[in-house]
Amino acid sequence: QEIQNKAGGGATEIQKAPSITQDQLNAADRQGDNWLHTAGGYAQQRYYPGTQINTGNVKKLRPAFMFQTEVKESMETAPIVADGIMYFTTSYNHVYAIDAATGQEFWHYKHKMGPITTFCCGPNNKGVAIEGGKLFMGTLDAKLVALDAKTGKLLWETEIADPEKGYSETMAPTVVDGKVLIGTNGGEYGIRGFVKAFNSADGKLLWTFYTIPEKGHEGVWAQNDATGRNMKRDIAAEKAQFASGGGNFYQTLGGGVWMNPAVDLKSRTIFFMVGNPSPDLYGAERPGDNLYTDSMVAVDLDSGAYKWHYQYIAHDVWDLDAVSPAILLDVKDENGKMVPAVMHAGKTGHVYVHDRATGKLIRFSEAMIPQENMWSLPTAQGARMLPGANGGVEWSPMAYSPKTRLAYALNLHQPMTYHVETSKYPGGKLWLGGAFKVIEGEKQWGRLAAVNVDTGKIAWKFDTEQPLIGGALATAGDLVFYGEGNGLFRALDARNGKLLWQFNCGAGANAQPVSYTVKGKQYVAMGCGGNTQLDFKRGNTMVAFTLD
Ligand SMILES: O=C(O)c1cc(C(=O)O)c2c(n1)C(=O)C(=O)c1cc(C(=O)O)[nH]c1-2
Ligand SMILES: [Ca+2]
Repeated sequence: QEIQNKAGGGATEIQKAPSITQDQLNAADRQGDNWLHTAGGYAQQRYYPGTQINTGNVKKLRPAFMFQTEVKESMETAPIVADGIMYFTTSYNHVYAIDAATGQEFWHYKHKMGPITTFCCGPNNKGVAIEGGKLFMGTLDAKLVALDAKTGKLLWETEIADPEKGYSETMAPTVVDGKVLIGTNGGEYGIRGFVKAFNSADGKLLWTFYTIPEKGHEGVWAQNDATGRNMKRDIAAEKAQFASGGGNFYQTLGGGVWMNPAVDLKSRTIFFMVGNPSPDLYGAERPGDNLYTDSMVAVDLDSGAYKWHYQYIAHDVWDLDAVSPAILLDVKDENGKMVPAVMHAGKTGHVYVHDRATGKLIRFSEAMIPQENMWSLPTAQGARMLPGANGGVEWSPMAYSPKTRLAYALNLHQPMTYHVETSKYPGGKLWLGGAFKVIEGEKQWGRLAAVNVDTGKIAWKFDTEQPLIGGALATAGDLVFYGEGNGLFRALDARNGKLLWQFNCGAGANAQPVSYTVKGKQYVAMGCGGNTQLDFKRGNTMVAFTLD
């Protein structure tokens, strides 16, 4: 471990460390000073309740500071802000603590990376969690580290899983009631996915929920997807194969969980998305529904016990992870009654709204982007199907405004062909069982879709030149902030999608915007470092904006 303190000439220390209580974490999304969770609150709405920056004055938004990190690589981080201090991460697990109003650096932590890191889509990290005076981060070599928020010193470190077997961390953890919750990526490496809870005091493991049950992962042999379309499975052949070989491949069936869970404190339930089965495109040796891959899953916060699951795509052979994080909200059900719900935006291009207690699908939205040839099975030569393997909606967290009752989803349109090849488990190495390939010469583009959560109808669309990847932020000032790969960071009118403001950050604005207030002034911050998966221009800057 290495601590650096080189704040432009003189060392500046944090005078008073934040000491964030559980009450503050519980109420984080109802106050405007701090931004304490990467997704704003346990409901993960990415909704900022302050109105100082609004549709009337957003055109006067100007940079307050631009902070440049040492790491010029893909940036997906969602900063958190506690008592005027911003904490954020970069690729390769650096953490920075800076003054959230001035950009002055306090400290810089570099994780001492082990020799083995496996990650499919860039050396990314999506941020830290805070509790008391401690920060928590997952690393590319599958460790969980706890840092002192005042000094950046390492307090403890524990292994989440074996990196040699393809386990790795790109997600931010979530902390609640002394438990650090974290899943794993590795759906492209033949892992067995999980969510684990660690004691925030000492890093001891409290419970593990495996996303692949040892028995029963063959499921109900679903013929249709969540929207009722036939997935062209040869179920008789799958059943015969299951009968002869058994289901003993659960250890390598994938099902990563690589974005934060939502937490319902009342029912003490967490809701998370489970990614694709392994190998991605070659399904012949993993007969069955491959539960709980491509699903939303609800488990008990205190014990990790299973409550329910809902699978969108059984026996996926297109790498269509369920990943964009679950959001808690209330919606009108089929009878017009307001009920507690949980929603997810799929790589399929639909927003799915569920009953929070049972998982029952209340509705799914209109398709937000073009769909074609669903569900064409991959072939050796390549079968065209839209959306491509990045979505629809990638990991990109939606924002939801309880004022407009719209969910804001960043979509990609990336025509691809899906190719399959026979492939044996390579032991912790990349294991796709084929390839998905962008079709040369076909136009790619992006779309921010605003979906009415009570009807599933698209209220408005805002189309962009490039496919969209990164987070959205909605505010009570009726603004939606999001970024593009060309560097444009933009604010739209949340009610109608009108473009109100933009700033070119000079590198891909593909991280996750946040908002906060220091000394009475509201800021909006966005990491601009591009994206590896879509090869958007790399940079190394955290930009914060405020009104003059
Ligand atoms: O199944 C997995 O475990 C997993 C992990 C990740 C990741 O952690 O970056 C991605 C994917 N899958 C994936 O399918 C994908 O399209 C993707 C894009 C990105 C990115 O950072 O932009 N990560 C990932
Ligand atoms: Ca995946």
